[in-house]
Amino acid sequence: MKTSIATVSISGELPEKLEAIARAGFDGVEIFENDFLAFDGSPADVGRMVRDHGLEITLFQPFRDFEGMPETLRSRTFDRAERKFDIMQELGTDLVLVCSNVSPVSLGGVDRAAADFHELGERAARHGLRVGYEALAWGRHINDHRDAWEIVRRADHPNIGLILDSFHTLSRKIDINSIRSIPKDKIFIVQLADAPLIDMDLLYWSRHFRNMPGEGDLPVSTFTAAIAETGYDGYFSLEIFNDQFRGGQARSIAADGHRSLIYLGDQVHRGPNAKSLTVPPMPARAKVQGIGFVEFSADEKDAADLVGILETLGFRKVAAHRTKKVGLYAQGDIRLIVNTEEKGFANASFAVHGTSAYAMALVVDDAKQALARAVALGAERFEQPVADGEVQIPAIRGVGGGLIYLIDDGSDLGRFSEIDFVPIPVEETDVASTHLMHVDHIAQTVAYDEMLTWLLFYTSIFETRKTPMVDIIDPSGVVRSQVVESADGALRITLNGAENRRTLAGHFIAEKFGSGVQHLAFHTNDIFATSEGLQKNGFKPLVISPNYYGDVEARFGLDPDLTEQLKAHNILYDRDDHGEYFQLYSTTYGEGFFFEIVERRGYKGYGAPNAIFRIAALKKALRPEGMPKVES
Ligand SMILES: O=C(O)c1ccc(O)c(O)c1
Ligand SMILES: [Mg+2]
Repeated sequence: MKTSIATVSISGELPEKLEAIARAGFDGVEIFENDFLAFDGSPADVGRMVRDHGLEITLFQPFRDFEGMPETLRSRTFDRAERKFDIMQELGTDLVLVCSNVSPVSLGGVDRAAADFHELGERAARHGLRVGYEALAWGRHINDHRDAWEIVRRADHPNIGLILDSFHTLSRKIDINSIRSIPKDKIFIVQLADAPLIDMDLLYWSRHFRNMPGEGDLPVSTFTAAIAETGYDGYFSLEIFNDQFRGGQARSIAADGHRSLIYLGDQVHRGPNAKSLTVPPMPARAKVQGIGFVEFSADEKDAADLVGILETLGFRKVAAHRTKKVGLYAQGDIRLIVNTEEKGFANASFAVHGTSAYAMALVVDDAKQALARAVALGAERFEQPVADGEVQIPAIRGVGGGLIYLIDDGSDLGRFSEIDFVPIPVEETDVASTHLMHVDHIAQTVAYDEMLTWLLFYTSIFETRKTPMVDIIDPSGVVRSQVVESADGALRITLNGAENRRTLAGHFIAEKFGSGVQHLAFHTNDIFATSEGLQKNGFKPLVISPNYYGDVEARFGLDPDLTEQLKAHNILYDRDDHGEYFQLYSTTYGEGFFFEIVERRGYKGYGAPNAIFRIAALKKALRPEGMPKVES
C-alpha cells in the first residue's frame, strides 16, 4: 500500500499542510480544489512545492455535478472539465475525482451517465489523464458504489475508473462483499475515513465528523480487507472532513493519520487473503500482562508529603536505588517509585509539571518487540544514560510527554528492580494492612483535542480495545471519557478529555502545564476491610454527600444495612449486567491528583454514573476552607 492524505484533512495554509504531510511520512497528497484556489501561486508552483517535499499528487478533487446533466448544461459541464484538465497538467497529476451529481436538475439513468463518462474518458485520454468516479452517500441518483461501478463498467473506457470511499459505503451499510468482485485495475484509488456512530444526516455527518481509521466506530478494516482481496495494492488516501482537525495542530493530525494507515494496513495484512497488500513489517500488537510500576517525580519536600499519603494507603518502602535518589514502595502486586533526583528526565518533568506520575511501566511478553512496534507506528523512543551495570529499559514517550517503560519477564528488564535497587529489610511497622492488590486503572487527563491521538496510540501499539465515549458531567462543564482496555483487564486506562479549564480535569491540565495521570485506582477484594485499614493509618477519604446514599439505595434497591455501611465508609456504588462496583477516593493531592480504591465483583465498567458526585466532592475539597468559590 502507498499512503496519501487529502489536504482538506489538515489545518493551516497549503504550505503548512504539505510540510506536515511530508513530515508525517506520507507518499502522496490529494489536492483539494479550495486549498489550491486559496493559494496565490500557480498550479505549477503548487506541483513543484509538493514534489520538493518528496510527495506525489495522488489526485485533484472534487469535480462536481458532472454526469446526467440535461442537454443545455451538458456542454458547459464538459467545458468545465477541460479547464480542470489544464490545471491538472500544470499541477502534475493524472487523476481527477468526480463525485456523483447532487444537482436537482441532473437526470438519472445508468446508460446516460455511462455515455457521459465514456465521452469524458475520450477527452481525458487526449491529455493523458484519468477520471475516477465516486458515489457520494447523498448523490441525487447515484449514492451506492455498486451503481457507480455499473456506470464505470458500462462507460467501458480505460481512462475511466472507480473511486471507493469507506465513508460513503459504510455510512450506508452497503454490503462490503460487493467490492470483492471489482477488478483491481478499475479501482483508481481508495479513500479512507472512519467516523463515530452518530445518528444524523449523512452529508452533515460526513462533512464534520469523519476521523482517522481506528478512531471511530465504522468497520474500516473490513472494508479495506475487501479491497485488499481484489489484489489492489495502490494508494490508500485519507479524506477526513473534521471540524476539530481543521482547527488542530497540522503536524499531530498528520502524524495520527499516518499512524492510522500503517496500523490499518498491518491489521488487514494479518487477516486472511490480503497478503498481496505490501505493509511495513512489524511485530503484532503487544499483549500487556500488567502494570510493572508507576513512577512519580517530585522534589524532597513534595516527596515527603506523597510518601506520607502512600503510607496511609498501606505502602511500604521496600528498596532504594543503588545510585539515585529513588525509592520503591510496594503492596500486593503494586509498585510505586518516587524519584527525587535533581537531574535527568524525571527532574526535568518535575520542573515543568510539578509532582506527577510521569512514567509507567507496562509488562509485556517481549519488551524489545513491543518497542519495535511502537517505533514502527511513529512513537518516539526515549533513552537516557544509565550507570554501568544498570538496566536500560526500553521506553517511549506517552501522554503529556511522560514515559511508558516496556518490561518483560523474559530478560533482565523484568528484574530491573533487583539489579538497580537494594532491598530494604522488612521492619516491624505500625502501618495497618489495606489489602491493595494491583493497579485497576490509570486515569489520564488530556486536552479534549488530544483524545483521539492517545486512543489511537494505545490501541495500535497494545492489544487493547476502546469503549464508547461517555460524557461525564462536571459542575463546570462536560468531560469526555473513553477507556482503553485489554480483554482480560490487565491494562485499563481511562482517558478524560477536558474542554475547559474550569472542570476538575481542565484545572488539572492548566495547573500541571499539560496532560498527565490524574488518578491511580488500586484494586482490593474487600473494600470494607481496606477502608478500616485506611482509617487506622489516618487516610483521609473523600467525603461524599449524604444525599447520594438515599438515591443509590432507591435506584438499586439496596439493603439499608449496606447503604449505611457505604455511607459510613464514603464508598460509592454502581452495578452493571456483570456485577457490582465499589469505589473509595482520597482527597486531592496538589493540583487535583488523587487515588481511588475499587472492588469489582464482576463489574466491567468504571463507575461513570458516580463521576458527577465524585467530581463535586473533589472540587469542594480543592477549595480552601471557607473561601468563596472563585470560578463559576
Ligand atoms: O462532501 C463532499 O462533497 C465530498 C467531496 C468529495 C469526496 O471525495 C467526498 O468523499 C465528499
Ligand atoms: Mg471521498
